[in-house]
Amino acid sequence: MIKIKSISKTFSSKKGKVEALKKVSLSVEEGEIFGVVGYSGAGKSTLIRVVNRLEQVDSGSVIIKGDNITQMTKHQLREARKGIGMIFQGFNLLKTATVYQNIAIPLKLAGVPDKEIDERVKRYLSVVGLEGKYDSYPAQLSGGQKQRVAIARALSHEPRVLLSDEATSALDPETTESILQLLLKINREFGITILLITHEMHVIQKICDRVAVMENGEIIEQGKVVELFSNAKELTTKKFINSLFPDDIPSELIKNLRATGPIVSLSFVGHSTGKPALSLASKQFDVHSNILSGNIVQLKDEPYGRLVTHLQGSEVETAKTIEFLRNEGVRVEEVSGREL
Ligand SMILES: Nc1ncnc2c1ncn2[C@@H]1O[C@H](COP(=O)(O)OP(=O)(O)OP(=O)(O)O)[C@@H](O)[C@H]1O
Repeated sequence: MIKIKSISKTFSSKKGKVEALKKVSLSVEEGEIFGVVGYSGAGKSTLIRVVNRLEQVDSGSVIIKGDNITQMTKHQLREARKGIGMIFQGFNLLKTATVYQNIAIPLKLAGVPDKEIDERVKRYLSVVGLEGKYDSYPAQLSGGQKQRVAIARALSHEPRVLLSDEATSALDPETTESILQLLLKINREFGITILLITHEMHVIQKICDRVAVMENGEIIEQGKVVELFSNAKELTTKKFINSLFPDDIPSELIKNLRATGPIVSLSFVGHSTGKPALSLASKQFDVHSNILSGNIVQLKDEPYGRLVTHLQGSEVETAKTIEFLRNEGVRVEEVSGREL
């Protein structure tokens, strides 16, 4: 659906040159929600802005449904952009226009007939749950309601693709949750492909099918969300995932416990989250487990859980326990205090 092929972009400023994107490639499949996560300055905004050519690339190409966006004339680009909606952290609403007009005006400019404009405004305001707000002005709305208007405006052009530039970053956790659920609904009901950028791992956790992690203008790791959660290779990816599993086990305690057996991190995916594997292991082997921290989060399609536990017992018995857990579908990693 979206193919980003080896794009590079360098900015020149007084302080010198910044390579914002270094030969970045990724491919978003039709109907999926693809998230790009990274810390500030990683290049995420630049990446999403080259997709609809708000930013020109120095080299490489962006192909959407077979059309090369990077090589289009202005007229072709205008047409192509009709199929690409975008929402922003700052909502970008017209302050002096009502909610209704915020959606109607861009439709009018796009040449949509008046009768259809009215139908679409009402239809998409209903999709985002703002039927009663036609005559309100943006200043009279909460942040979440403003983002809903922006989403309705994007949907009113009936795009195939929605680009989301930190759409929930200015919102409180509860409102964030409701906007994420709305994006999920849009994806499922209208089949719209979503490419989003975020610095918040829980956005990836909640709604994304696949994820790419960016650092210093490069994609350092990418894959299915569930696979990255259970098998991250890069330190930055691990840090993002660990942010969802906070624990502050005192290092002195870890040091003391490790003298009597390993401390292991157990990851459970999907059906294995429901199994009492650890208590079964404790019954079967001469090992006592002492849970130090634990949490289960809901990924888009399945739960993922993580437990950090101390296995107290002999080397032979703890090794048997670890093998048993692995056979039960649990991912087991021995951790040192530093990693925690
Ligand atoms: N117009 C510009 N002129 C000069 N440098 C820029 C410009 N836009 C971005 N950069 C630089 O390019 C790098 C990547 O910026 P970008 O905004 O894409 O990162 P980001 O991951 O989206 O971070 P943030 O979340 O803070 O926006 C940064 O070093 C930034 O300072």
